[in-house]
This record gives sequence, C-alpha cells and structure tokens, in this order.
Amino acid sequence: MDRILVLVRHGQSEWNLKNLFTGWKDPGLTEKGIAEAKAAGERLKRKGLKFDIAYTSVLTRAQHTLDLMLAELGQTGLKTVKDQALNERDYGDLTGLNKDDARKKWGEEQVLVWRRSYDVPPPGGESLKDTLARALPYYMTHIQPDVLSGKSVLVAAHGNSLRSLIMAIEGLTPAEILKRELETGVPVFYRLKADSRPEKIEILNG
Ligand SMILES: O=C(O)[C@@H](CO)OP(=O)(O)O
Repeated sequence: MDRILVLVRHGQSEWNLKNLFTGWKDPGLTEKGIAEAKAAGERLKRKGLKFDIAYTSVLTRAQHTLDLMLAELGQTGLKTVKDQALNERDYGDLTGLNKDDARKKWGEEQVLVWRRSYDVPPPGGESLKDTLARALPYYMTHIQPDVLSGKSVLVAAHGNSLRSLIMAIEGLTPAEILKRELETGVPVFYRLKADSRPEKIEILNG
C-alpha cells in the first residue's frame, strides 16, 4: 500500500518579496510565486502523482498555491480541507515590520532567535513550539490517518507550520529543525511506513 504525503510551502508572496514579517496576514502571491506554484505542480505531475485529498490553511497564499498545483495536475475540484491549524506561525508584534529594519532595531542575534529558535516566541506571537502545539494535533487527527489508510495527501501551507510538522514526521530535534529551511514552492515528498515513520524522503527541487 502506498502512503504518500507531499508538503509544499506556498510560492513567493507579496510580503516575502517586500521582506516583511507575515504570519497571519494575508498577502497574495507575486508573479514569481504563481510561477513557483505551477512549477511545483509540474514536478508532482512528472513524478506521476495523483492525490486523493488536499489540506491547506485559511490563508490566500497557500490556497492559491494549492489551486495552481491542482490545475497542473489536472485535479481541479479535488476534495480540499482548509484549517487555521495549518496557518503560518503568528508573528505577533513583528507582523508587517521589515526584517532588515528589525535587525537594525533589535540586533541580528535577537531577530534570529525570534525567527528560528524552537521555544522563544516573538513578542505577542507564536514560537515554533507553539505552532507545533496546534499544527501537530491537527496532523495526527486528520492528515496522518488519511495517509496511513493509503490515501495520497497533498498539503499546501507555510514555512513554519510545515517546519513544525517536518520536525515531528522526521523525528528531528529542536537543534536539527533550526537549520531546516523550506524554499517556496518546493515539494517535500514522503512515503510513510505503516508505523507512520518516513521510509522515503525526497525534496522535489528540479
Ligand atoms: O514572515 C513570515 O511569516 C515567515 C515566512 O515567510 O518568515 P520567517 O522566514 O521569519 O519564518
């Protein structure tokens, strides 16, 4: 039985382009982001994948990315479940600030701690640990059971919500997940074993 799970971070958004902390804000995709999402769909198609269900967040950039991938796959209209649990981490008071301006104001190191530490939240926002605390239960009760029942599942979400899931799926430590970056529009392909651990991991970047 095939147990296929593909995670895709949305294509470049308007706020990625402007270098702004985005979190729960809802900017659309740029032209580049649209092209990245289409390219992701093409790669999935080239791999011969067909999906049984898709999951995404309630944010436009992830939903649009999913729609563009499904169009490339010839799977427009696939059953899709949208849930806030898959949203980007909430960036709190940093939301809307320029990342370079924030570095000038608070220093390189502090901003890196807010962006990539495991359990230090940005002021008024969510740490990766907080993000995991709401994304993982959703994964365990909705997405994983679908995959383990033999469905092929496509998830379009966000840099940090997906990093938190990757940490759990791959069994990474907080130190290991800090170094793991997700590129926009690059699918991460998993074949899971019956015990839910990955037997194959492939980054579809070419
Ligand atoms: O701004 C954000 O919401 C995220 C993703 O773009 O940024 P970061 O790279 O700091 O996690």
